[in-house]
Amino acid sequence: MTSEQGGRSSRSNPGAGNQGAGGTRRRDDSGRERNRSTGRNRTTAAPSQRSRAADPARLVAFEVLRAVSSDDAYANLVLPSRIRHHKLDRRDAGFATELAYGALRAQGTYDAILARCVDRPLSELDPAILDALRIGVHQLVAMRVPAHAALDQTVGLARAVIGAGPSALINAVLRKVAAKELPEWLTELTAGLTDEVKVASIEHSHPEWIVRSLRQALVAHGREVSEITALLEADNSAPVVNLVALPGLGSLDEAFEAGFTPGELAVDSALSSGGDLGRLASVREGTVRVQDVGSQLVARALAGVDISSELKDGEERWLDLCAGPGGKAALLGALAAEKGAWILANEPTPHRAKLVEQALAAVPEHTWSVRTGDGRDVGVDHPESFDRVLVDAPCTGLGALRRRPESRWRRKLSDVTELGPLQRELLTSALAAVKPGGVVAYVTCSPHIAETITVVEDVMRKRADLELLDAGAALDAVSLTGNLGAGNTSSELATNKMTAQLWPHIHQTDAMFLALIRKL
Ligand SMILES: C[S@@+](CC[C@H](N)C(=O)[O-])C[C@H]1O[C@@H](n2cnc3c(N)ncnc32)[C@H](O)[C@@H]1O
Repeated sequence: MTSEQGGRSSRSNPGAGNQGAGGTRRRDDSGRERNRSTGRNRTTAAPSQRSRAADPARLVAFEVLRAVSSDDAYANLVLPSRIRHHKLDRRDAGFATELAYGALRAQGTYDAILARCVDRPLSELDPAILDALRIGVHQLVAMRVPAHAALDQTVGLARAVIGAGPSALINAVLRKVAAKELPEWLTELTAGLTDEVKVASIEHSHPEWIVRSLRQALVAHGREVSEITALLEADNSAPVVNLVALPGLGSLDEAFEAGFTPGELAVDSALSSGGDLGRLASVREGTVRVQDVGSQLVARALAGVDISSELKDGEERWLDLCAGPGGKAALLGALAAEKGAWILANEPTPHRAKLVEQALAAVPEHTWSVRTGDGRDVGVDHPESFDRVLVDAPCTGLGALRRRPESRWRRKLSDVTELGPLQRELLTSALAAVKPGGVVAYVTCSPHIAETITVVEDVMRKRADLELLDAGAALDAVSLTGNLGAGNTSSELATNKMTAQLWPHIHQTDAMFLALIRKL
């Protein structure tokens, strides 16, 4: 909640998570920041007298929303190129980022508000008009943009890029939206609802099936279902940038000089909520990499786990079965190099396999090799060949919603079902490729139990030569705190007890799942 809205309700704002530069100060009609304290003025000018030009920062946000809704684009890929194209300065880039990401994340809530203000189903609106409205709503309810500026600038944008007719409609609708504050809207939208999932879905802008899945995952991992609010809020906030210095190869000194702070969970990690990464030579060289701390921890847990003593003679062979684009492969490669081990990084998609090679470029060449192929064949092609195997399985990514503002609306429950057979086949292939006594780490950046515990249970149920290691303890052993609480010891189910789940609202990481399976 912004201070402009202070003193109103403390109900969280689903779109207010990513406060860029423009989100922390007032901006005037032209999109420039001002420190002057203005009230929540309603515009008095008629639409025809208002701005006819599109403010570049709002135009960028609008173009991002259009690319996402009409071309299935990824916001995090489109945004930087639109910012460059329109030559936004740092401040306007911050405003555009906040506007685009905020409007995308909070789309569920905003569409529910808009549905009350438009005299026809939203599906009958021109999609460009709907995107302009979403941008307008975000400014009105989640940013410190005075109402008159939000209205004037959004109508100006619509007039410039859609046309005069729609701009009148947009003006009329946004005036209705502006008549109430967000808490009033939420109260109105949830009045009479008794289903907690529906209420959370509206208040925190997540599809109902995702709210249901996350509640189920919390409970399966022995956590309180009441944590769902904190988890959904964490999904709606912008993640800080996490760095890792590749062990033996990189140093964080330069990052610390640039304002990064030491990470509290993983060794050789650093955090920052801002800063220009491009300025860091170590990042350009690839010896320091951007990587979520959860990903760092699961890779380190696999590298650190004790394997049986017969395997310890000679060089260990490691396998990263689903390596693209190579984040964990780079960290594992550096750890392998330190331990005198060698790693094969496998990825079926040629352009992603190239990214894996680039990620590994900073690691001594004799330590790694990249295979471009289907991971399901590796178990047959290389039976009982590896000491440690990572299966970072293709998944729905429901644990990384903070990073991908549009993905919650794009993902479907059917994706979970569709990915299930592939996840099982990849884990089965990994178990064929690992040597007896060796360990397979099954990892997902989704906490959905159909992608995590159920996959592990299904694959293990069919065989007697596998045992689960304590993944929570393995994470603790490589963490700086030694007490992450990611293990599920309070769970009543045996499989759940031995697996581990990191959470954005507790660990400030992506919701990474880890199971460690030893082949006997
Ligand atoms: C979650 S991502 C892996 C992320 C990677 N480990 C990292 O840290 O950068 C899953 C990867 O699995 C790959 N994949 C999809 N189908 C696969 C298959 N049949 N065999 C192996 N990998 C596959 C995808 O292309 C994707 O790059």
